Amino acid sequence: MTDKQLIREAFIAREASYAPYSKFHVGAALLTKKGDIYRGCNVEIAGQSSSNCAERTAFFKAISNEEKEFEAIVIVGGPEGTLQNEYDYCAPCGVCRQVMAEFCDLKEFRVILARTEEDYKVYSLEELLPLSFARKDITK
Ligand SMILES: O=c1ccn([C@H]2C[C@H](O)[C@@H](CO)O2)c(=O)[nH]1
Ligand SMILES: [Zn+2]
Repeated sequence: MTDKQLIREAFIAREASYAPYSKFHVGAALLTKKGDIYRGCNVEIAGQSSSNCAERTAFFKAISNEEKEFEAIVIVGGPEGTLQNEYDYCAPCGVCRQVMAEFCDLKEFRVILARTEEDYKVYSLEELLPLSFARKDITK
């Protein structure tokens, strides 16, 4: 699985975005260590606190399927109607970073923010969530 293929999956995931309130459409593609891909989109609910980000949708689908080991996630997002490369990199919110820290290795897990299949940036989870509080701090 190449980064490029995973980015393509994230753009497909974005097509399912349900975002009637923000009209900001996000897609994520989560790659497991086994090589499976879980797609996720953002889902908005009128009572806004019930909404879910694309990244968490992908993680919760994977966890529900008994997946426990993750390699990377691609995130793509932008206002409805925008195509690849018309919008900036879409970074994960704080809640999603915390969810990633629950299930992923801080140094090894790759978070890929893509604008197109060629234009993307790669971060470690540690870079995005420094000084984290996670499982490791509770279960020594
Ligand atoms: O990384 C991000 C950033 C935002 N959103 C969603 C949440 C909300 O539905 C919309 C606007 O914030 O975009 C995501 O799914 N992932
Ligand atoms: Zn989020």
